[in-house]
Order: sequence, then structure tokens, then C-alpha cells
Amino acid sequence: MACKLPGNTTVSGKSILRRCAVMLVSLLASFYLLHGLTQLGGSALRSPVSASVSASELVDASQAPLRRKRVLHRWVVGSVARQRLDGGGDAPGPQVRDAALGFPSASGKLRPLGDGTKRLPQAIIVGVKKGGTRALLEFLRVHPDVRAAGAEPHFFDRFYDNGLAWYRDLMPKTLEGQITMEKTPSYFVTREAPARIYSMSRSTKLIVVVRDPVTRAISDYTQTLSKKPDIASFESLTFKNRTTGLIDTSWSAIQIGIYTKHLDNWLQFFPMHQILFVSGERLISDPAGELGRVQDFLGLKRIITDKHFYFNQTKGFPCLKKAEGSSKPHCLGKTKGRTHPNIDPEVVQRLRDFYRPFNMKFYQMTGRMFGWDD
Ligand SMILES: Nc1ncnc2c1ncn2[C@@H]1O[C@H](COP(=O)(O)OS(=O)(=O)O)[C@@H](OP(=O)(O)O)[C@H]1O
Repeated sequence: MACKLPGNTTVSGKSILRRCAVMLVSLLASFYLLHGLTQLGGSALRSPVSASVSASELVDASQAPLRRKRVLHRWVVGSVARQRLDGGGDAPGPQVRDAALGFPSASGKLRPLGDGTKRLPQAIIVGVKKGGTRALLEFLRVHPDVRAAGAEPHFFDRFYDNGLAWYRDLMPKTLEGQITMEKTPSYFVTREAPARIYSMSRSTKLIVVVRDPVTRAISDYTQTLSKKPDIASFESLTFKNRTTGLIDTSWSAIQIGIYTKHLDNWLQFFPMHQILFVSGERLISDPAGELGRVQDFLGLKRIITDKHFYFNQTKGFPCLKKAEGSSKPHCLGKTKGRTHPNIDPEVVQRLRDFYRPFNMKFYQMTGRMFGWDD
């Protein structure tokens, strides 16, 4: 059979069939290619970040400023979880379900979404007054896995009757994996504090910032003097009887520095390994070194390093290059690092002699030489 095409071309039936078959095959091939491209583009659009973000990158991202990190983590883990929930036919396991609801901490753990929950502290800086407790807490707060109450709650000494719910309410909200902390230096010398903290949680980690008891006493006195300029001199308050040289151990400025006496009280309830002693002197001369020990003790990743500090010549103390939630340098306020009055060197020597045996016992108990008697 033959037919006439426009332009007087004569085409046979066989030839038409051949042409139609070729057209069909190329049409099918185009469809196949188009389908492949759509699949590729579709999955890339569904998970723009998740496909390229590894667990270690998530951990690294946590070291960026907290707010930015949280937004990023919500987005990243949210999309990972969504992808798994959408794509897989299986019911999601607990990890995926958690991921759908949250984001990981610096340690890679998953956290619930939202602003978090107020929790009782898992670690408390219990002392000592004028040891450097504020500096330690301010430095620790830089860690993304630490949240701390701003003011001193004084729950275990002054406000115990208000109950644990009241205490918890003073705490900042935390996400799973973050540690709640507070500092109240007077706990260390409060007789009831160890039993009370133990009854809240026997696993509470305790931190004590200790400082040379003589300079601590002078610092304590300097604070009182700033509030009551009319008080008696340090020298006269130190002695029960200046002629006999008998020290007045009932004066709180003196008594607080007999660390072994107070420590004995804590050891009735807590084992030594649950108490960390931070050197107040080293906190000034090597803040990153002391912070390293504290982070280890709290089971935290060592994120706070010497890169976080600079020595402020005017202040005469180490300061933070960036405070928590800020990009500005931050030194402690003017009530921290006061100029001390000059004390009669004979009185200072008498106090050194008084504290020496207590210090020696303290070094023995803690296994650390603090160097106050060198
Ligand atoms: N980085 C930094 N900046 C300023 N001050 C610092 C710092 N590190 C430790 N210190 C020392 O902290 C002392 C105050 O201790 P506390 O914060 O424990 O005092 S308080 O008990 O809360 O009142 C305070 O005591 P004074 O020098 O006697 O004022 C400081 O010596």
C-alpha cells in the first residue's frame, strides 16, 4: 500500500509504521528522564539541610551563640525528624519522636522544644563567702549547658520553710541535658544545709570556692565596712583580748575560714568525691584552668577555655570577652575586687599562725595544696 503526502511525496505503509515506532520510543525516553529529574529535585527540596548535616556538625553548631544555635537546631533536627516521619512507613522510635519535638544539646542529646522547664538545681555553689563564687557562676553561665539563678536564693539557710516548689520557681527554665545551678555562699557555714540539700537530692553536686582564710576575712570585713563605715577596726574585732592575742573565733569573718570545721558537717551527708573545691586564687590567675576542672566535675564538655577570658588591667581581674547572651566584654561589678584596707602586719601574722593547722588539715582532707601557707 502507498499514500500521497503533501508535496507529492509518496510514502509506503511500512515506512510510516517505522517512523511512528521511533517517535514513541523517544517520547517514552523523555518521560523517563523527566521523571528521574523530578525525583532528584523533589528530595533535595524536601531536606535542604538534613542531608548535609552530620552529628558532629550539630555538636559544633552548639558552640555558636546559644540563641542562634537553638534556632538552627530546631530547624535542622525538625527537618531531619520530619523527613523520617514522612518517608518511613514504620512507627517512629523514641529518638525520632524526640527529634520531632526537639533539638540536641551541646553534648548531642535531644532536647524538647519550647522554653523548657524549671528544675531543682543539680549542682550548687555552696561557698565560701568572698571566695569568688560570683566570678565562678558568671563564668560557668557561658556554657550552653548551664543555666543559673541570677540572685542568691538563700533557700537552705533563710527560706527553707517556703518549700521546694518555691525554690524551684526561682530557677531558670532549662532544656533536657542542661544543668540548673545556683550559688549561695552562706550554705557552707549553715549547720542544717547539708541535711536539707541531701533530702532534696542526695546526688546534688557541691562546689566550694575557697580562698586564703586571712584575705577572705579581710575581704569580708571590707564588705561590712562599705555598708557600715562606723564599725570597729579589723584589728580590734579579730581579738577577744589583744594583750593575750586570743583570737575571737565567734566573729563570723574569722569563723568562716576554719574550712575543716564546716567541711566535717558536709561529710556527714556527702562523700568527698561529690564536692569540688575550687581555688579562689587560681580562679583569678588561671580562670580557664579552674573552669576546666569544674566542667569535668559537672560532666560537661570543655567549652569554656582561655579563649573566653582577657585580663582587664583597670579592673585588675580576668573578665569575659563575651558575657552570656551578649557579644560585649564583661567584668564583674564594682563590689567585686574592692581595695582592702591596710591591716597591721602583726595581726595578719597572728591570723596566719592561727589558721595554719586548720589549713594543713584541709589540704589533707581535700588532697589539694592551696598554697596559703607557703
Ligand atoms: N574575675 C573576677 N572579678 C572580680 N572579682 C573576682 C574575680 N575572680 C575572683 N574574684 C574575687 O571574688 C571576690 C568576691 O567573692 P564572692 O563573689 O564569693 O563574694 S560574695 O560572697 O558573693 O559576696 C572578690 O573579693 P574582693 O577582692 O575582696 O572584693 C574578688 O577577689
